[in-house]
Amino acid sequence: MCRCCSHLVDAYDKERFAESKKELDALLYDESLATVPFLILGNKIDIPYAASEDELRHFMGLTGLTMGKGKVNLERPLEVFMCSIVRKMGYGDGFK
Ligand SMILES: Nc1nc2c(ncn2[C@@H]2O[C@H](COP(=O)(O)OP(=O)(O)OP(=O)(O)O)[C@@H](O)[C@H]2O)c(=O)[nH]1
Repeated sequence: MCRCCSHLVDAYDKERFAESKKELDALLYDESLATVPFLILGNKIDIPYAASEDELRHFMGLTGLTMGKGKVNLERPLEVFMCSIVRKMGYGDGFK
């Protein structure tokens, strides 16, 4: 069975980044998930002023932790993908 953890962040709601980071950190530090691939989705990029991918990485404390799309760190596979669920775009590549 394929296991993966996904964490959806509202990229438009910057005031709640800290809360979202706290939730993500709890999962990232959970030993039982230590080798589980993590997909972090930055949602609502159809809204102007939504955070960019770099901003999201920064605020989530992920700068330097992700490998770059297409490269997989087998010890801790983790990547950020920006998406818009209402526009049905972006998340498919992440799950792939
Ligand atoms: N513009 C836009 N709106 C979205 C998108 N995805 C979801 N929404 C809208 O966001 C609203 C609800 O989303 P949230 O408030 O983020 O979800 P929630 O799970 O209720 O919120 P929290 O658990 O409090 O974070 C609904 O009105 C959705 O239509 C998107 O990609 N773009």
